[in-house]
Formats: sequence, structure tokens, C-alpha cells
Amino acid sequence: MIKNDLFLRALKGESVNRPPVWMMRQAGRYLPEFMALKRKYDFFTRCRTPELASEITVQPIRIIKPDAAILFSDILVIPQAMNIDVEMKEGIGPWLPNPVRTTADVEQVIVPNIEETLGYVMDAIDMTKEMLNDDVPLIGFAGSPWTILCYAVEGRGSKSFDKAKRFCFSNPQAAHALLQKITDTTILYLKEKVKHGVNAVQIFDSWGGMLSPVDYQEFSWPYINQIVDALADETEVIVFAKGCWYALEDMAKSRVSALGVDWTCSPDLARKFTGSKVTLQGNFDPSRLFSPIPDIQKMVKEMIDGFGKDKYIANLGHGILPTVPVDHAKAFVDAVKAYEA
Ligand SMILES: Cc1c2[nH]c(c1CCC(=O)O)Cc1[nH]c(c(CCC(=O)O)c1C)Cc1[nH]c(c(CCC(=O)O)c1C)Cc1[nH]c(c(C)c1CCC(=O)O)C2
Repeated sequence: MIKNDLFLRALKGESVNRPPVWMMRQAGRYLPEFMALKRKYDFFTRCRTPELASEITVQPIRIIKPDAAILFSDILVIPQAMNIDVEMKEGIGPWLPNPVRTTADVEQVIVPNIEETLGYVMDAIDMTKEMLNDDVPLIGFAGSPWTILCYAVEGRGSKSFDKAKRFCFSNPQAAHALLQKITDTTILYLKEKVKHGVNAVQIFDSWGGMLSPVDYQEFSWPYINQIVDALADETEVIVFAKGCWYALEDMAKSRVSALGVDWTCSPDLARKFTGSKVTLQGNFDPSRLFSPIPDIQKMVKEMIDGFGKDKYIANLGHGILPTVPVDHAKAFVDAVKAYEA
């Protein structure tokens, strides 16, 4: 049994004294302890070495003390396992030297054996579970099929992912074949993570907001929903689709335990779209962590009052920025812990 199960209780919709809190990308570059390891080991070495991945996962638990841990890894280990080369370049970010652009390219993409290709992630989970000693739950994650397609086709990050969209709109048959392969791989991968003891999974649709509401229903949501249906009997599933407030109403009809909300959607509207059934997670503007600490405290209180303390998980509206002062990140977490209605 997990000693601090506040996060799991909020996912199940149980009433709590105060909402649980964690931060997307909490294992990352704003922590000097993370930077010390980043200087010594390149990105995928950190992902592939269970001793490093587990140490990086528990760093924020020791320093910031959120109510849940998220495994240090990356959404791009999936395309890597599917026979698509992925590098992480300093100053550029993800770099895929052979992007997927044609029907023939899609045919080269495989649904891999998870144990063989991603066993190192499972080893990292085993080691992390041991280090956490059941103090807090561990979250596993994957990118949404659409967000993975964005990187696979574009070959790198982008402001608009227009090459990815061009591929979908000019060759929808190949796009759907690729999305289905990513979906099948992701289901196998997340089920294996659950077997190794993660207590919940989050699907990041970081680039869902690049699509129109109509295209979202063709190229993103149906694939996420397949993953939700495949996992819902086994674990708690959170879907965070950035920029997709327009899809919240449909997503709330699925078997998700919680839906992520970014800072462009008010707590009020998010509740209106999703009804009273589903737990919501978010939505502090990550840049607002640069505000003076008393302002952060005030805004956290307003955010919780807005969502309500139940069926709610306090979080940022997207990942923490590398330049945020550690004491401001800690003030955010502490302000949630100090919440009184
Ligand atoms: C789009 C996306 C990626 N990766 C991820 C997403 C979805 C979440 C989001 O939208 O922010 C998910 C991710 N990536 C990482 C985590 C670790 C767990 C956590 O949240 O703390 C998680 C959950 C580690 C990481 N993944 C990455 C870093 C930073 C680089 C490093 O550590 O060397 C970390 C801590 C690299 C990465 N990986 C990716 C990008 C865009 C980058 C940044 C490139 C850069 O700015 O240098 C792809």
C-alpha cells in the first residue's frame, strides 16, 4: 500500500482534505542536482541506465516533495523502439535524422517486442519503486500517437508541425497506418509499465492543440481513446491534451480517471465542459512561477478555489521551465499543501 495515497484518491474521485500536487517535468533542468548528472551523461544514457533514471526520478521527491513521482524517461523512446532513429541534440532538442514521410517509410516502422527494446524502462521502474519505498505513487507515461507522429514526420520540434499536418492531410491512409502502429506499441508499453508497478499513467498530447477540433477527432482522440480503453481496467489513466479545451467534453465521456487542463482554459469552463464526473488536473501557467512567492501563494489558492478541492489534482498547465528558481517551485507545492477552503 502507498503511504501517501492522496493522488490516487483524487483520481478515484474520493473526497480529500486538500488536493494532491505534482508538476509536469518535475524531474528536470531547474534542479541543480539534475544538471550535475546532465553534465556527466548524455540524454539517452540517463534514460537507459536504471541507476540514473531512478535517481533523477526521486530527486524532486526529496527536494520539492510533491505527492507523486513521474518516471524520468522520454516520450521519444517509443519511436526509437519502433525503428525510427531519435537523437537529442544540445540546443536543438529532439532530432530524427530519417523522418517518416512516405507510405514506404511507414512500412519500415515496426511494432516492437517491448521486453527486448524497452526492458531498460522496466528496470528503471523496478529500481525506482524500491527507492520510493511506497512513500508516494509512481506515474508512468507515454506520448499520444498524434504527438509521436509529429516528431516522427517533422524530424524535430516545430512551432506549427506543418510537415506532420501536410503528411496527414495529403496521405491520410499512411498517417492512419502510422498512428495505429504507435497506438499498438503504446498499449503494450503501458501495460508492461503497469505490470512493473506504476500506479497511474499519463498520456501527453503536447501537440494536440495544433489540430482543428474536427481534425482532432480524426487524427488524435480516437487513438488516445483506444489506449484509454485498453488500460482503464488495469490502472488510472490521465490524458493531458495541451491546447485542446474544445475536446474536453468528448474526452470526459471516455474511461479516463482525469483530464489535464492548460492555463488558457479557466477552471470554471473546464468544469462546465467535463461535468462533475471526472477529476481535473492543472493548470497553473508555468511562467507564473516567476512571480514573487506571495503572488504564487495567492494564485494557487484562487486556482484551487476555482476547481474545488475534490476531484482535482494541482499541477502546472504544462512542463516546468528550466529557469524557474527552485524555491519558487517549492513554494507552489507548499501552497497547495497549505490549502484550507
Ligand atoms: C513533447 C515531449 C518530449 N518529452 C516529453 C514530452 C511531453 C511533455 C511536454 O509536452 O513537455 C515528456 C517527458 N520528457 C521528460 C519527462 C520526465 C519526467 C518529468 O516529467 O519530470 C517527460 C514526462 C524528460 C526530459 N526530456 C527532455 C529533457 C531535457 C533535456 C535533457 O535532460 O538533456 C528532459 C528533462 C528532452 C526533450 N524531450 C522532448 C522535448 C521537446 C525535449 C526538450 C528538448 C530541449 O529543450 O532541450 C519531447
